[in-house]
Amino acid sequence: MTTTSEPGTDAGLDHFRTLVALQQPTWPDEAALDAVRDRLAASAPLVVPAAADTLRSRLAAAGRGEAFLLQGGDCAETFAEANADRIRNKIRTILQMAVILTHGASMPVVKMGRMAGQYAKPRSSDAETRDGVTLPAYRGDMINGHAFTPEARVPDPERLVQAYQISSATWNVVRAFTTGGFADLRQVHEWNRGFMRNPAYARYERTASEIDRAIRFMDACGADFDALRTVEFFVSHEALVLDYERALTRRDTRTGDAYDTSAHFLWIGERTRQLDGAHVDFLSRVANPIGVKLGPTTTPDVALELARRLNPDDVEGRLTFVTRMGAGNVRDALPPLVEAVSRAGVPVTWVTDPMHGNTITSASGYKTRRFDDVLDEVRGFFEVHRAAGTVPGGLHVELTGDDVTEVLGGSEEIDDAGLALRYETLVDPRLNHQQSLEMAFQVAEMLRG
Ligand SMILES: O=C[C@H](O)[C@H](O)COP(=O)(O)O
Ligand SMILES: C=C(OP(=O)(O)O)C(=O)O
Repeated sequence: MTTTSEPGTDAGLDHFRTLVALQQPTWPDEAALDAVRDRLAASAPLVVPAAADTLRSRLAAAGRGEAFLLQGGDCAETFAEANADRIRNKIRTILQMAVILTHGASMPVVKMGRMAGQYAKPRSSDAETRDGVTLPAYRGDMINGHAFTPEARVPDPERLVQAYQISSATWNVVRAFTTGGFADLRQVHEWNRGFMRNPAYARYERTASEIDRAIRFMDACGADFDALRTVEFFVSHEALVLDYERALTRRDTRTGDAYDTSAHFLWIGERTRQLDGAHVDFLSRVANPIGVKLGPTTTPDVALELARRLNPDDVEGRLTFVTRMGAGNVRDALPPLVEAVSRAGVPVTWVTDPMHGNTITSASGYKTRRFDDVLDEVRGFFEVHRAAGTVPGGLHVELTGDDVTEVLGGSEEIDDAGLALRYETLVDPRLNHQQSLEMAFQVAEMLRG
């Protein structure tokens, strides 16, 4: 065991408490929160430091153009859907996408879920009004309930413990699916062949048959497919609720370094990345690989200062910038950041999140995104990096393995009226299973350049 639990205080790790932390719940009962923090601090870690270190080296490879990151999962996981079927569908989707991308990139794909902890959401407004009734906004299952009742919307610290327990159970299932026969390359390839049977996807035929031939070639050469039954998989979430993240932070007995053991990778959201804010301070003090979301208003100076604070020793793989500019902005807003970071010579792994800058409200009132905009942002991301001579290192997407109707378009042409059929997300719209695979085929083509 390489970690120690850490009840009590630690001047460095607790410094964030003296700073402004945006988007935190207003817990009604401080004593109840303290009791929960103590329980979490005494709990077993979800991930161990050595695995976070492994991920850092994988992300360093992605930053150098020797690997490609695929990070995907729900906008907001829910406790109710943390069941084996839903988890399996998500894992299956990510594995299918990864095979397609591996072929396109001719490089290893680092697989990471927005899973096993993605239970807290930053919101634009603290309140929600329906039919003249105003209640606190839903902030994710880690904080309050989605039901539109005064009782459900009160933040409840017991939910932090539930989030930990359900994350632990989810991670257990994820490990089972990624290390057993489920992840077998031949099996994943069969699923992709099933997807290709739908004539709607005929445009991907060439890539699909190239993958097919590559696998038959490997087989003919006597490749050890049994060795490919296990895949390396990592979990991540937005480090939003600092009481939760702090309580799960432990010192590694090997080095004395602090690790946030709630996930391998944590990111700071666009709404909480203030240079002097609590989130930047807290994550600057943990050794996990970390990310920061950068929206279109980010200036080169801010990006450089974030890099300085979060990665003062210029460790490769430590810092990922997840850009989410919007399709209409990416070609103008991204180049100054990429050029400044490149000129300064600081190591950053660049990843595109083509979801969050492309949110619109449909005529029928649904919060949605256009599949074409999502793809266009990815295309812009590749164009900018290729023009600058820098590395497009990965893709961060909100997706589900289920057949929901939340994003407009795709070959199945979900339209405004179609959104109502299976709109299930509690916050932001996700690509469904088919749209996720289509995206992988298109990004594979972009990777081949
Ligand atoms: O996922 C991102 C944010 O939490 C989300 O876009 C906020 O949504 P809101 O504007 O509906 O609060
Ligand atoms: C809130 C999120 O994104 P952003 O911080 O980029 O808005 C998210 O990824 O869930």
